[in-house]
This record gives sequence, structure tokens and C-alpha cells, in this order.
Amino acid sequence: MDAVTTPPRPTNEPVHTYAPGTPERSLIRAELNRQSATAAQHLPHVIGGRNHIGTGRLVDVVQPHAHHEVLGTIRTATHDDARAAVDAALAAAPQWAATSFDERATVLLRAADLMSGPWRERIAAATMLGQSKSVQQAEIDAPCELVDFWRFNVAFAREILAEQPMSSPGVWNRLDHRPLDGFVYAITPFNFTAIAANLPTAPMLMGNTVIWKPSPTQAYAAAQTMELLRAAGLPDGVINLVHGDGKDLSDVVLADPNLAGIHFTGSTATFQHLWREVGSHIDRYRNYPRLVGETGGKDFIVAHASADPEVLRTALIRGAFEYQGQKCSAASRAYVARSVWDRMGDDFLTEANELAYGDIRDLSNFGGALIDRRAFDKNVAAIDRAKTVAHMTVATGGGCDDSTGYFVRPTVLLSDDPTDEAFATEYFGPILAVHVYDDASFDDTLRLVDTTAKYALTGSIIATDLDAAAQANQVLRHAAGNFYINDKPTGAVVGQQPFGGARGSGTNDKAGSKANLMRWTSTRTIKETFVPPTSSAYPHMETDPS
Ligand SMILES: NC(=O)c1ccc[n+]([C@@H]2O[C@H](COP(=O)([O-])OP(=O)(O)OC[C@H]3O[C@@H](n4cnc5c(N)ncnc54)[C@H](O)[C@@H]3O)[C@@H](O)[C@H]2O)c1
Ligand SMILES: N[C@@H](CCC=O)C(=O)O
Repeated sequence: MDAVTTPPRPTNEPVHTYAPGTPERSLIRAELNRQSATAAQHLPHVIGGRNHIGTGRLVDVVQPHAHHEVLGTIRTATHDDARAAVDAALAAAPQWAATSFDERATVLLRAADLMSGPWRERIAAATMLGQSKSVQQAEIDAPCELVDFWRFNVAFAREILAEQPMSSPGVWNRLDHRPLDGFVYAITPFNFTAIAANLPTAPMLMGNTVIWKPSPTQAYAAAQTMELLRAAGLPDGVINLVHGDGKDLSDVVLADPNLAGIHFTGSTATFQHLWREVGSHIDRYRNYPRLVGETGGKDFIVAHASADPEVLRTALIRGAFEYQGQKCSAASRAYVARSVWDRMGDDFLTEANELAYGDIRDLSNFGGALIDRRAFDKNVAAIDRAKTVAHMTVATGGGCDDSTGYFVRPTVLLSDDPTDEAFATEYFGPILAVHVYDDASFDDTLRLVDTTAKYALTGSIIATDLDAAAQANQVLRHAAGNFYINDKPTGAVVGQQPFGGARGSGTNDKAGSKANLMRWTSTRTIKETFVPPTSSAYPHMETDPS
């Protein structure tokens, strides 16, 4: 059992600006140059603490904005690699479960300090190059959100351990927050280095051993994050990093009786596939695997007739087009009252048209490229379809160019039909569908927002009329797990806006919160009776006096 100690009180990691003349600007430039000039390395699996090359298909990991520049190679995990990872996770489990909470937490607190300090530019530059993030977008991801996940999770986990039941005289009740009885499979998306690192490390903090499969397109930063964790003292076999598309890996991992949980972030379709696979194996498992998945979104901004046009314009630009619209939280549908659109629509379209997307090594760019060919093709197809739809106009953008990188211009689709697929389908790119509604139709519009898409991740109401904001807050109660009033629907901060959504957007276990950490512990209740009874008779059984 752990002593009740007090870990350092977390505060959010300060966000650097990288403005001209700042020290961080010179440091990141130097690191971008260094990494760009380094010859591509093979990024091995790390199984049981050992680098493991494997024999699977070789895949290039490239810079999305300059796809001829190869950062590294990975090999897709085979059934043999998967078996080795399962064996390593199971072998490390008893010792890790017996390791005190403080020792487990120390690994993450040290990792957070390394990330905040000496590794800061290295991971930020890797995220920029591998995932095509502007320096500002990399900064709020890794380092900042990742440091926050690690520091806040330690504090939240300590609160969980400290919450104990009441005891009555003569009895001591305790809760033993055990790790799950098996291993956890963490499957992570391309778009956030912080999410990719949080998914294996949250269960690890609670005493579980983990198989971590990052996205192939995030493998470059993931490999460096794994190195950082090892430098912070992560014991061998506690997290086993296995690369690839996950198909062969899942054949083995999902069929293993010791699968105790899946910690997933990615598309709704992939999570549903995994859920079905688990269901088909349900009678094999020793426990019911915990399934935690944060998935897709079709996130909205609703502008009431009282909206401040400048606030709305900024929320739309940042919410829809930062990181090329590749955030699960990105605004991809907007409903704007006609009187407001008349005042800000042209300015908004002009600003969107002028946003600079390009090579993220040029710090003057607002954004970079889409992550890969698949994403590019999906967005091109969506724009091509929109051009053929009678009730829709491509109000700005629509340009696509994959000659050097997977570039799609910020695109606004204006539609008279708010039930069009552009208001319901997640394209995961810089495409915003806008419907301009009559000012008097605010009530109907809110109901439309609630029912058009299957997702419920994030959304915003922009209004200076507080009654209108309150009405939206009420009608859209189930339409978003993260709801914003007079702000963009992106940019949740750990410890401030716990993040996640329901309906088609996931299990809403709120990454970076106590609720999430609770999923990685299997609580045992212990009752100890100091002077136990020695007779089974109860007073009511005594004979009445005659
Ligand atoms: N709700 C959230 O918090 C959140 C956060 C980030 C991203 N997302 C969502 O993620 C999606 C974009 O990310 P993506 O393109 O990486 O998603 P994706 O579903 O294509 O891939 C996610 C991960 O699943 C893996 N995968 C796919 N099939 C697998 C299988 N059979 N076995 C094991 N692993 C498998 C992928 O290789 C990747 O590592 C979007 O839908 C976005 O909304 C959601
Ligand atoms: N938590 C991030 C989104 C993560 C998904 O991609 C945000 O709030 O913008």
C-alpha cells in the first residue's frame, strides 16, 4: 500500500510566443535545421526495453508539407512482433503493479520536467516536421499539453488514491486501487503528440503495462517521446511501442485473454471496428476489457443575431483553419444569423482567402499541409462534390496542390441546405460549411444543430445576448461534450476544460481527468474487523421474559 504523499501542485505549462526576437524563436529554428539535415533513421519497435527492428513492411515517414523529405522509416508490426509485445507487457506487469505510486509518478514528473526543459525544442520540432504543425500549434500540443497531461494526471491519481470510504467503530474500510488484471492496448491518432503520449502513460501511471501503437504518420515524434520516457526512468516492458497500421497487431492483441482495456483516440469508424472485434472475442477474456475511445467530431459554431462580428470572425478563422482543420474539435459547420453575416461575411472570406499555408519551417505561415495522401484525397473529393451541388457555392478556397506537400486551401462552402452532407460528415481538413439563417429562426436553428450530425464533441455559441447564450446552452446540452460561449470550439486546456464528447464522438471519459484515470484501475474493497463476532446468534432470537 502507498503512503499518502503530496505530489507537486500542477500549474499549466506557459505557452511561448515565438515572436521575432524571442530566445525560443532562435532555438526552434536551430532545432528544425538540425532535424531536417539529419539523415533518415529507422524507428524501431521498443519491446521489453529493447529496440526491435522486425520484419514487416517498410514504410517511409515523411514531412507532409514536403513529402519527398523522409524523416525515418518504420516496419509494420507482424504477428510475431505482436506476440513479443504481449509477452513483454505481461512479463513486466507484476513488478510494475508492485511499484509504489510515488515511484510510478516520478517517471511522469521527471518526463514533464525534461519535456518542459531540455527536450522542449526537440519534441516541438519533431511535431512540426512530422505532423506539419505551425510552431504555435506544436507549442500548445507538445510541449504544453503533454507536460500538463503528465503533471495533472499525477495530481488527479493521487486524489483517487486518497479518496477512501468511511469506517465505523471496530471496522476499518479501505479501497485498493489495483491496476487492471492484464495489459492495456493504447492506439493513438496522428494529430496530437500529447494525446499519443497520454494514452499509454495514463494507464501506466495507474500501474498497468501497455502496448502502444502510434499512428504511422505520427511515428517520428512518438519515437522521440518514447526515448524521453526512457530517459525519465520508464522501466523496460512497461510501455511497449509497436509501429504500423495495427492490423496484424490487433489480430493478436485483441484475441489475447489478458486484454484488459483499450485506450483509443482516432476516427469513429476505427473505434467501432475495435469494439466489434472485442465483442466477437468476449468469451475469451479473463475480464471485460475497458473500452475508452475519443473519436470524431462535426463541431459547430452558432452565431446569434447579437454576435460581435469580430469575435465571430476570429472564432471561425482559428476554430476552422488552425492545424488545417485536423483537430477533432475543429469548427466544420457554422450557422450564422443573416444580419451578422451581412456585417462580417466578406471580411471573413477575405481573411480566410489570405491565410498562408506552406512549409512550417517558414514561421510566417499560419498552417501547413494535410497529413497524408488519404487525407488529401478525401478533402479533394469533398470539394469536388461541393462544386456540383446546386444549393452550394465554394465561397473561398477550393484549391488543392499535392506537388510538394498535401496542401488544401482554407475552404468555405456556403449552403442554403443545412442538411447537406457537408454539415454532417467529418472531412478532417480545412473545409467549413456555412449556413446563413434568418434572424427569427434561432430556435429552429438550434434544433437543427442538435440533430444534423451523429457526433457530439465540441461547439460554440457566439452571442452578446445572454438569454440567447443560455438558450443555446440548454438546447445543445447533449450536442457537445465541450461547449464554448463566445470562444472558438478548440484549444481545451488540461485541468481547465476536461476534454471529450459523447454520441458518435466517444465514451466521453475526459482525457486528462480523474474520470479517465478511474478507467485504468480496478478497485478492491477491503474491510478489516478488529474484534470479529464469535457467535452467530442475534438478539431477536433470545427468549422473551415470561
Ligand atoms: N475525440 C478526440 O479527443 C480526438 C482527438 C484526436 C483525434 N480524434 C479523431 O481522430 C481522427 C483522426 O485521426 P486518425 O486519422 O489517426 O484516425 P484513425 O482512426 O485513422 O487512426 C487512429 C489510430 O488507429 C489505428 N488503427 C486503425 N485501424 C486499426 C486496427 N485495426 N488495429 C489497431 N489500430 C488501428 C491507426 O493506425 C491510428 O494509430 C478523426 O476522426 C478525429 O476526430 C479525436
Ligand atoms: N483537445 C484538443 C483537440 C484534440 C483533438 O484533436 C482541442 O481542444 O482542440
